[in-house]
Amino acid sequence: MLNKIAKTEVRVQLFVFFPLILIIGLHWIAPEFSQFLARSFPIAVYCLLVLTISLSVLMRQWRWLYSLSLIASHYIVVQNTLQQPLENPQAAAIYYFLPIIFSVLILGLEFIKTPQLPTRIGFAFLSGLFLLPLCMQWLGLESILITPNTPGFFIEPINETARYSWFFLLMVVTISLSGVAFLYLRHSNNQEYSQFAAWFSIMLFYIYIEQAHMSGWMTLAATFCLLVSLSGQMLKLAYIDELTQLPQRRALLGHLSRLGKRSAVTMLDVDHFKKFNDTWGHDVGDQVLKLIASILSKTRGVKAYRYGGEEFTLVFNHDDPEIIAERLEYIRARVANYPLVFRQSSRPKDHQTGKQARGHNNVGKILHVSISLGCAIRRPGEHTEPLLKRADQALYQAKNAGRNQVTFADQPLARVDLKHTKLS
Ligand SMILES: Nc1nc2c(ncn2[C@@H]2O[C@H](COP(=O)(O)OP(=O)(O)OP(=O)(O)O)[C@@H](O)[C@H]2O)c(=O)[nH]1
Repeated sequence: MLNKIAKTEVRVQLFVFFPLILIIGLHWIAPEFSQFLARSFPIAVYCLLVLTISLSVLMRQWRWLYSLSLIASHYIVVQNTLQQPLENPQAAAIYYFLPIIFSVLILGLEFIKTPQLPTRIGFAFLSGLFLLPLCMQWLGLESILITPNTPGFFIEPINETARYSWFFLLMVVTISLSGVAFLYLRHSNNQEYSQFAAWFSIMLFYIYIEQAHMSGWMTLAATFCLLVSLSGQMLKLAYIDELTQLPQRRALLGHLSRLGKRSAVTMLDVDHFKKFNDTWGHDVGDQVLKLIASILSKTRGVKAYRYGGEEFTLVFNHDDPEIIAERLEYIRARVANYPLVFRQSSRPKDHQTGKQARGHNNVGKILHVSISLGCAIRRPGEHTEPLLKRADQALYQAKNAGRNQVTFADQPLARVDLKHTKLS
């Protein structure tokens, strides 16, 4: 069963469908206006494709580039072959088989590990993706694919106005349902959701092909869906720390610039982390940072950031010393009491350290780490720089006083010892 957090993430990711919903809404509410906008097709569609492709290249987001090039080549084929009555055998062949090839390719991208660029294999993969839909046009498919032996149900239209066959409709419904289930259960990311939204938009084009400018609108929707998730990815790269998934220093500076009058800042540092890394390996050290980040993000009433290295910054939007002290002691004790189990898979990669850790049959051994915290409560009119500096000095005091403790700036050392307290 999915927990509450996962469900919230899924809801946020559904946001990538927004452009598609917006375009459908525009068609419905203001058909004349959408007809007016459609006069800019196909130039507007190509422009958006080029812009989004350029962004994905600049940001080195190859998964987006692969999906976008597929959408671009699909649009080129549609422009070249489907702007004529479907009675034309070549148009009919493209109409029946292009959506199948497109579905296999774009949804296949969700399952495979795509190659990096710029590499030879990456370029080959990209060219293959771009050329495959175009090959359908060049091959003269009507003679190859539609023969007297082709099963009738496969290609026969439902009726005069709806050109899609029952088979096609069944395929769209089946893939949609399994796609949603797949994305939901796998806790997929924004990119995978937007890829699915792009596929869904293109399938809508095939269902409503009789409507004017449908290929332009749905390609526009597909590209916008990917653009939304690409923008989300850009924000994530700029503000979220890859290892801990906490906001990083740039986000902290943004928060500090709009810090309220009543607030407090805490610097947190892992104790003897160098020694810990040297003994148990960098990978285990990374697990410790992840654990601390997870404890911090689950603690109510505090906003946590990864300041850099093994340092974190916590921001309180109030200056009640008792509540702050209670929260910080809770975090300190939670980390100190957390039993980390040393596993073989996470043993040090470095030979010497690895030998040391394995040599004493350490697998299954319970490890503990501790943290020191220095807190500064904002003075009236105090700028953020001196505030951070005072928090840093308080942290320094905590380290000097023996570590594994919380210290407040400008106050005599007051420490609540929770070492033996059992916390849930
Ligand atoms: N595993 C891991 N280690 C990191 C990361 N960032 C920084 N470190 C390590 O953190 C250690 C910090 O060590 P120091 O600043 O010397 O301090 P310390 O050993 O924690 O000692 P005290 O702070 O005085 O208790 C260094 O060995 C860094 O390599 C990271 O992302 N992952």
